[in-house]
Amino acid sequence: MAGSAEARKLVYLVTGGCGFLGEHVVRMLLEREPRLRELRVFDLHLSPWLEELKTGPVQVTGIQGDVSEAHEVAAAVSGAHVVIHTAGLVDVFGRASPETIYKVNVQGTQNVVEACVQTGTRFLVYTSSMEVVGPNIKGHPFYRGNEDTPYEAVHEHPYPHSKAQAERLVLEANGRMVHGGLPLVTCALRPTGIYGEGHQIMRDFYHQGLRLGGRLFRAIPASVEHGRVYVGNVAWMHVLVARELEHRAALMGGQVYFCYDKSPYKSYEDFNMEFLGPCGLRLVGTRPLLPYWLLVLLATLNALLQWLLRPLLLYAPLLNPYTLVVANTTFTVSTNKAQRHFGYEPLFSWEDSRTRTILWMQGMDSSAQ
Ligand SMILES: NC(=O)C1=CN([C@@H]2O[C@H](COP(=O)(O)OP(=O)(O)OC[C@H]3O[C@@H](n4cnc5c(N)ncnc54)[C@H](O)[C@@H]3O)[C@@H](O)[C@H]2O)C=CC1
Ligand SMILES: C[C@H](CCCC(C)(C)O)[C@H]1CC[C@H]2[C@@H]3[C@H](O)CC4=CC(=O)CC[C@]4(C)[C@H]3CC[C@]12C
Repeated sequence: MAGSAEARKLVYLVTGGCGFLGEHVVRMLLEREPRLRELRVFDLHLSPWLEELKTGPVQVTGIQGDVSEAHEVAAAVSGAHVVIHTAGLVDVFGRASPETIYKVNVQGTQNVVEACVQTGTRFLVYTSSMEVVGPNIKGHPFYRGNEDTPYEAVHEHPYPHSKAQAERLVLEANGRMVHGGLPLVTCALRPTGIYGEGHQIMRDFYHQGLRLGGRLFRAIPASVEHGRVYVGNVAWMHVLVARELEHRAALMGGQVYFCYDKSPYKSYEDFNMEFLGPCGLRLVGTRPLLPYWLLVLLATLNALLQWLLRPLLLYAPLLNPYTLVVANTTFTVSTNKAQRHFGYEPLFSWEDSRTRTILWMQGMDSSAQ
């Protein structure tokens, strides 16, 4: 979408703009935000593809920095009209220490909020997660719930705990006076499990399947539904929210929105097979091949091994007590709050989302294991 030079006046900052979701947000902004003049992409590691984006009408500025460093964040935020804060440490496998997760996810978010207040940036969109709600460690199902559905959110794992704390910081900051005397307007988006081009865990499952001779073995009952949403639609929601916060501040400020689209309700594994199947993999078993108690035992063993081996090496398998509960607990969303509040409709149909993800997977080098 082309915008005339006069209409281009806004400066956006996307933190974590080189990550899986961040890249889609960056590209979506360039395609669908005609008022954009400058797009700042802030990340710990800047990706080479940023260079290609620098030839268009929008000034794209890569900023290598760390959200947990307040002065780096303040320098990046200064002069931005809107901040989309997607940067985060996504780790449910024990790769990073809890301290590091809190430093990036909580302190980093606090730094973003304070930078907005100090420098006069009025609009802040935070990428939260379904994980701030659940699944909880008790395995309570959340079946087609919405933003108002009561649920006992109990967080013991550092990742969801940090996301919940960060989300609270962002929402509590709504209405604070920023430099210049106007109120800060914030809101949080809660994606369910995101999938699509660039999804690392999908890549991992694909390579695991290839190593196992084109097979994956069912571990989760097909009846357990897991919420999923296409990355392009999550990015589109961010773009729309960022745009509409200014016009609908009273309605949207301080609100949370689940990210949703028309992706079908399925188990985590059956959903993945929508893409892995056309890439030649097969899911073996109509029921889990191992009984649940054995998976719990294996998950516990993995956690123990991780702890024992930590001084020597990093052992971080996909299966641990937390991921087992998350994958084994129904958690699905059914809501139209985003449609009611800011006119969101998914940009990509389920068929498009599926095709795009399959094409990306088929284009991956299968030897790059
Ligand atoms: N992947 C998923 O299924 C879901 C992700 N989310 C949230 O979406 C956001 C993006 O997640 P993904 O794209 O999946 O993860 P990702 O790991 O691909 O992207 C995160 C980006 O943040 C950057 N980053 C990490 N630490 C940083 C730091 N200290 N300073 C600056 N940049 C830093 C990373 O370099 C990376 O580019 C996160 O906030 C995550 O909590 C929410 C729900 C589901
Ligand atoms: C890795 C898990 C699946 C493996 C299960 C096993 C070992 C039995 O085969 C993934 C199952 C559910 C995923 C999480 C979920 O989609 C919600 C998420 C939201 C986020 O904000 C970050 C990512 C994640 C925690 C996601 C991580 C992988 C799973 C636990």
